[in-house]
Amino acid sequence: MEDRYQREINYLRVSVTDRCNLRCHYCMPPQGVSVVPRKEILTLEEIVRVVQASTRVGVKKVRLTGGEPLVRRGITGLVRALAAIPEIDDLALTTNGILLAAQAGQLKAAGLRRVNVSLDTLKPERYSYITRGGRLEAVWQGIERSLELGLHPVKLNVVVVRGFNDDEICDLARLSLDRPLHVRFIELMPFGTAAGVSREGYVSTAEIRGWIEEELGQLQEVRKLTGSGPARYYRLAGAAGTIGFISAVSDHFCGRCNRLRLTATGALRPCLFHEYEIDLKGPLRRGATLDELAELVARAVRDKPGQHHLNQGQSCSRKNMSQIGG
Ligand SMILES: Nc1nc2c(ncn2[C@@H]2O[C@H](COP(=O)(O)OP(=O)(O)OP(=O)(O)O)[C@@H](O)[C@H]2O)c(=O)[nH]1
Ligand SMILES: C[S@@+](CC[C@H](N)C(=O)[O-])C[C@H]1O[C@@H](n2cnc3c(N)ncnc32)[C@H](O)[C@@H]1O
Ligand code: SF4
Ligand code: SF4
Repeated sequence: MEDRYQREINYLRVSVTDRCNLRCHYCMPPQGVSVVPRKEILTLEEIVRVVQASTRVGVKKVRLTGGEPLVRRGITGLVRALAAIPEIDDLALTTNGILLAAQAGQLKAAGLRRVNVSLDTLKPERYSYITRGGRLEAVWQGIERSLELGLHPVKLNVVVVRGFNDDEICDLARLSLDRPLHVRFIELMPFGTAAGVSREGYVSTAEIRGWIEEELGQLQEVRKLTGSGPARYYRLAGAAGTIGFISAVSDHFCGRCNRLRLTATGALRPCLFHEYEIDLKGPLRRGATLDELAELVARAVRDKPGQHHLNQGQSCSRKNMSQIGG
């Protein structure tokens, strides 16, 4: 369905949990965010119902995220149920990769098409620092397993933070040379916990791209790579994979935004940077029909804001990515 800015909204990002097994500095405070009581979180059946309803207003692509989606019990069953909805033609997952090696086989068998894995550094001690305790080796095992299983395209998400991983940009970009890995550099966004870090830590796409081209040569634009998100893709000469840029701050992609978010607590959020949400959990638990739920999804599409205004002084989102469904 089209919104009032003539954007086709066909992508639903579903946060299946607000919990996480890591505590990345730019995403969560050390103690984690306050844990929502379990009964406030949508059940897997409720999530399936919302996705079914959203297909009635044109949703075709679903991404499971969080928090960390692989800590949610029953995630494989959820994937199986969503893969069985005929209107859904792309079912993907964004994960920190820690539990991926163990679960990738069953997820693939259940119908998961592909994975995006977050990886900000190639140095084990640094990884442990930024994630407050994560083990890089486990993430690599997850990436290798995903490649073996053909969860293609396997994309890597690198949030670039000045003074933390800006010295590794070219090494990370080189990962795209020999294998079909799609390395995406993401501009740091000023969310709750990241609001402080983002002032000094933010690096623009232009700067990142400059470093890569200076050391590794010209990037050629790639027209199409499976996906529904905001990245623009390029290739280094002769590379098996690609390099992508997600320029959320410097060159926002709101004009081609195609998505809604479903938070773990059952709210539909039309825009990442606007606090406005429509509650679906109440109606779900009062027995709303699929048509009634679809009407609420349509309202979220109609009410979708045109863009964020971070560059014109819009204040940061008070919530963290993990709470909204990053
Ligand atoms: N500002 C903004 N940033 C977004 C939005 N959606 C995704 N992002 C950013 O893009 C990053 C990568 O998102 P992913 O979860 O990997 O998914 P994607 O890039 O949409 O997925 P595909 O292109 O379908 O592979 C997120 O971590 C955010 O930093 C959005 O709606 N607005
Ligand atoms: C919130 S996480 C949820 C899924 C999973 N836990 C993971 O880390 O991939 C989704 C993505 O959001 C990104 N992210 C978190 N905080 C961010 C911020 N302040 N700016 C830009 N990206 C951010 C993460 O790096 C990750 O790639
Ligand atoms: S970025 Fe992902 S892995 Fe890191 S704390 Fe946030 S939700 Fe957890
Ligand atoms: S900031 Fe809002 S309108 Fe812009 S791309 Fe993100 S969700 Fe879409």
